[in-house]
Amino acid sequence: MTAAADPVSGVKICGLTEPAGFDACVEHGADWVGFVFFQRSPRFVTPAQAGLLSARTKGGPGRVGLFVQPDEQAIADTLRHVALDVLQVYGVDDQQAHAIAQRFGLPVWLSRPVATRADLPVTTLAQRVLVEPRPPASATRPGGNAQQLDWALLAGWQPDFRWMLAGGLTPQNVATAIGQTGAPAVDTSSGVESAPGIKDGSAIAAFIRNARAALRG
Ligand SMILES: O=C(O)c1ccccc1N[C@@H]1O[C@H](COP(=O)(O)O)[C@@H](O)[C@H]1O
Repeated sequence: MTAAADPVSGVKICGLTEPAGFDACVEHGADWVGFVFFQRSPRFVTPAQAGLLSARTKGGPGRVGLFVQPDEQAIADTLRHVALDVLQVYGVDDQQAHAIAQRFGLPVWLSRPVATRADLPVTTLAQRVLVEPRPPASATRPGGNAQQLDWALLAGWQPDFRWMLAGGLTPQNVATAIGQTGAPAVDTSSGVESAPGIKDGSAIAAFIRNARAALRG
């Protein structure tokens, strides 16, 4: 992926598992689609399944692979089945994110769980920071929980690195979220589903439409 293909601003739909959802993202012009390589997620896909989905079209959205506490071998094995443009990582620190980007020559988006304003990063070695709510201790996964961040925590936060807002975003609230936080890019998963792991094409269309209008501001 070139710098131009990893734009500062855009809309990501995460957790694609089936052709109809993937095709809706292509049709409605998502900037990125995400594949979840985390087995404890209802959106888990194998690398081979992601490869088949991705092959449904040439070009289109950037392909983002989501990994939780990955070792480099797992990423390398995945890349044998599906060409990813971005690696989205959870449970690693800034130095590890940097090492992964160097090893694979791909942009790395680093998830930073936020519960208080003190959790907002001031620097990063990653190519982008994903600002998400800190999940409750009882959660079985670090994201994809339809949990909304307290957007007021981000008031006046203007980092000099790329970032993206995620967590509980829906077609109904995404414009307000962008307006309140100034997010240049947004990501959703649960908010455009008809059931866990199954995307709703009309919700995807509405999310992208509403997010784009707000990003244009
Ligand atoms: O979607 C998942 O199942 C998932 C699993 C493990 C880590 C992250 C996951 N999803 C990411 O979480 C955020 C917010 O999701 P939601 O909109 O609140 O459902 C998003 O970045 C997904 O990419």
